[in-house]
Amino acid sequence: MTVRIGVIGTGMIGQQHIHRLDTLVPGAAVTAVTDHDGEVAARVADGLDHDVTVHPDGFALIKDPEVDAVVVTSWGPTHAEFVLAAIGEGKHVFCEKPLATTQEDTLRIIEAEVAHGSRLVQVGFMRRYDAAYRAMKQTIADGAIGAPLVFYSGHRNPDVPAAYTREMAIVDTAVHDFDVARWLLDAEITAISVIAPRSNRHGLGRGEAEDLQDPLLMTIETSTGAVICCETSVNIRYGYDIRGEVVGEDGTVSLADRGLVQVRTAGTAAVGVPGDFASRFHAAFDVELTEWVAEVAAGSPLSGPSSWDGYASAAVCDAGVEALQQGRRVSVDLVEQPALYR
Ligand SMILES: NC(=O)C1=CN([C@@H]2O[C@H](COP(=O)(O)OP(=O)(O)OC[C@H]3O[C@@H](n4cnc5c(N)ncnc54)[C@H](O)[C@@H]3O)[C@@H](O)[C@H]2O)C=CC1
Ligand SMILES: O=C1[C@@H](O)[C@H](O)[C@@H](O)[C@H](O)[C@H]1O
Repeated sequence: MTVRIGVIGTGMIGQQHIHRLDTLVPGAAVTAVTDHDGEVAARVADGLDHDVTVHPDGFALIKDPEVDAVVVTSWGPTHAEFVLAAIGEGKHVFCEKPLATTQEDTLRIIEAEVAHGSRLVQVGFMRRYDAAYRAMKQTIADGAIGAPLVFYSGHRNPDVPAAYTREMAIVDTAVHDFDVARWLLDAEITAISVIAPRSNRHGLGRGEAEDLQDPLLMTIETSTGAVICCETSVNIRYGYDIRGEVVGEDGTVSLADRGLVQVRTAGTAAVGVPGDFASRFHAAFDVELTEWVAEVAAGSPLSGPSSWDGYASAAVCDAGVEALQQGRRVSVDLVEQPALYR
């Protein structure tokens, strides 16, 4: 069976996902698109080698009988309404991060999905599909390093757009580290503290855009007692560098450097660093959408990041923003987890 997919939001990542769904993912076909900017949606549709319906808005796309499942790649604040509408139609929905920009909206989504009675929502936390993170999780599960004690997570972007605000280092960037830490350590996050070292000059004097506090260092406590130490550096210029090391009782496991080769010359050994998220995680995105489409097609239970994961990460983001603004440790208190997500 081919899963006919409608994509809401044909901007940067929307176009990347349309390309992979249409050309790489077995059993998927993009049959409908929409964008707030109708011209962009029409252009993207024209670029495909088959007919695609261009809808006036996301709600019309969700109701389209030629759409079996929905991909949401519009701006974060619009995600919740589309996810809720898809659940209302009983359709699967893959939503890029964040699931919603408020905890209240993530809870509304959980309530709607629980009322539906089975999982329909998957959140785009693609690191769970990255081969290196998967090998790291397997190493921990095999007991090779003993019980995990500390997870160092470094999230470095070469630069960020003018629209990037101070809080986005937490809600837009570190949200990936929160999710992957919960998944790797099989734990919930219980508290967060944030400190801002001296600021990188590249985050200051950005014209109309506000000054950034960059980098940020976060100390994050978890339900197992393991502690996460997360660094975001979003103006580091040298590349898109994702660092990760879990320290266990008997050893450590870390993400290896990414280059295909290492060059040794003139007294140095050098390895390439990716330039952006798309080159670092392209394979993870491919696997993420391939597994999602396969599960939707088979009607089997979804195994990817759930609405609960979207809610838990949103709760950590809220606590992190409060910790940054108030300069104190803030606890994360989650609601009781519904049975659907256990
Ligand atoms: N998993 C990851 O590593 C990444 C995830 N993202 C997430 O993907 C989402 C989109 O990000 P980008 O593609 O970078 O943004 P973008 O600005 O390039 O594209 C978003 C598109 O959504 C459209 N849009 C906005 N509101 C809409 C609405 N109500 N209905 C229909 N279309 C609407 C915009 O016109 C725009 O074309 C964000 O939530 C972002 O956080 C983005 C980059 C990487
Ligand atoms: O999700 C992403 C972007 O939205 C975000 O702005 C970047 O900081 C992340 O590295 C990227 O993975």
